[in-house]
Amino acid sequence: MPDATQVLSVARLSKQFGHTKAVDDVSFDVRHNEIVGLLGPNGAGKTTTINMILGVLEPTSGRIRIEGRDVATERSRALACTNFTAVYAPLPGNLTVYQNLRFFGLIYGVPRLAARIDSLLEQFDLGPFRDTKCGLLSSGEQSRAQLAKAMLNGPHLLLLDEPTASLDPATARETRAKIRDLTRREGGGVLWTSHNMYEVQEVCDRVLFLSHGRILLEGDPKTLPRAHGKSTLEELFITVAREPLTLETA
Ligand SMILES: Nc1ncnc2c1ncn2[C@@H]1O[C@H](COP(=O)(O)OP(=O)(O)OP(=O)(O)O)[C@@H](O)[C@H]1O
Repeated sequence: MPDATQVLSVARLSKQFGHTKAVDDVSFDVRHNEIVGLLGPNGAGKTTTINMILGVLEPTSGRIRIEGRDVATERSRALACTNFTAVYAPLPGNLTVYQNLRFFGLIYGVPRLAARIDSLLEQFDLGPFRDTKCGLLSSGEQSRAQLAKAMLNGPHLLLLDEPTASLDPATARETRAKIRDLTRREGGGVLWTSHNMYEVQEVCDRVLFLSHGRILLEGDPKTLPRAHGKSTLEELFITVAREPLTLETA
């Protein structure tokens, strides 16, 4: 029976590309009202994991449930309450910000769409860019437009692949606060990847460290470093990335 507190449940998930095991027997969950950081060095398997959760990649084995619905067998119902942002999946550049939000809003069947778009344009300071083509926005403005699109359907599960990577420090801080706020207010769960350990410590309730497709560590980013004899999350991250076996056997 799925746990009602879990919005995402991943069980024994693996993905093999030829000889590469990109994701290797990974299990974890994300609860309502929780922001979980998915950390790991380049090539650790974070994006592959996210793409399997989004139903873009088919797992080699394992099961993914969103709100108790199996992504393999109840794909559209599972994904109706999900959304995501990723720099490698930009909004169509020949449509304006408004047209993009309207297009995706219609796809998601968002009720009272015009009012929802107005509210998101305001929340993400996109009013001045309403009629600007997305292809002409700066990378920071595009990130905000993507986040507005990701909030359209009031997702229960939000997958954010490096959502602040191209934002200046002030906008990144505001964006983190906004996402935290929306998560608390709307009660959804968030899976957040980032290479910025300061950000992770500030925003995540729990982190998972992936290395070579496997989860090596899991815990509260504020207490995890000390538990492993490190003073900062960054120091712990570097150790996990360089010497995963040391920690595995510690
Ligand atoms: N379509 C593919 N075909 C073959 N190998 C792939 C494919 N996609 C990913 N890989 C490999 O799977 C592994 C995990 O890649 P993935 O993109 O999930 O890592 P990541 O943790 O997101 O890395 P980064 O931090 O650099 O974005 C890497 O070794 C990568 O080369």
